[in-house]
Amino acid sequence: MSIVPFVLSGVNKSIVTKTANFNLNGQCILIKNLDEEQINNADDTNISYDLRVGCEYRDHRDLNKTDLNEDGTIKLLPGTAVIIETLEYVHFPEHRFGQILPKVGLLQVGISNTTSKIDPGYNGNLLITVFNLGKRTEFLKRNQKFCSLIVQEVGPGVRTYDKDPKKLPGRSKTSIIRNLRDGIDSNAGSIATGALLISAILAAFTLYQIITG
Ligand SMILES: O=c1ccn([C@H]2C[C@H](O)[C@@H](COP(=O)(O)OP(=O)(O)OP(=O)(O)O)O2)c(=O)[nH]1
Repeated sequence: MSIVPFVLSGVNKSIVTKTANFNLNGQCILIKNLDEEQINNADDTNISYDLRVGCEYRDHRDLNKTDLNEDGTIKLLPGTAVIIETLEYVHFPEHRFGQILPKVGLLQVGISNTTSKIDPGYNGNLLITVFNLGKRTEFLKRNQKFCSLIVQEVGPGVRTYDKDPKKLPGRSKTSIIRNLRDGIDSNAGSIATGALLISAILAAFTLYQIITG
């Protein structure tokens, strides 16, 4: 099984960007919202393509998704995870299989996704789970490259993925609630210390009252 480079034209063409040019039995993946600059940049390898942060995500602590506007950011507190919808929309033909890998630059600041796969036939945006495994709060911006896609050839006898694409559930939640909860989570240590201090003061006061009758 060999890796398929990302090529937009010529005999080795492997990507199309319009639904009308896609063929489920063909050799080309459909990628809508493609960042052509990445592929045409002669200084960069075309063996992988970096997927970018799209317009919605869901914090693991929430039931509902959050919208991201054009200059929006995702705040990743240490130890938390978010599910991010990719800006790119993909349709994989029968004989192509994808793998999603982390980016080294983000790993260096503690941000990682685990390896996952895209089945032949999958048709939709991708939902990628990203973890902040580091000790510092990190941010991901809308349109930022945050994980890498590689594509492999698939042999004969394949059965395609015919289910609905992955979608983030629910209505978008307000940023006020999100900011409040982030504040509580990131100050959890101080809040616990404060509570302990108040308990100690109350205990000392009760003891004083008992002693002094
Ligand atoms: O990080 C990922 C990996 C995969 N997919 C898409 C493409 C893949 O073809 C499809 C199914 O992936 P998988 O088989 O891992 O999902 P599952 O949880 O087993 O669900 P199901 O197969 O029932 O959809 O989900 C994503 O959106 N994000």
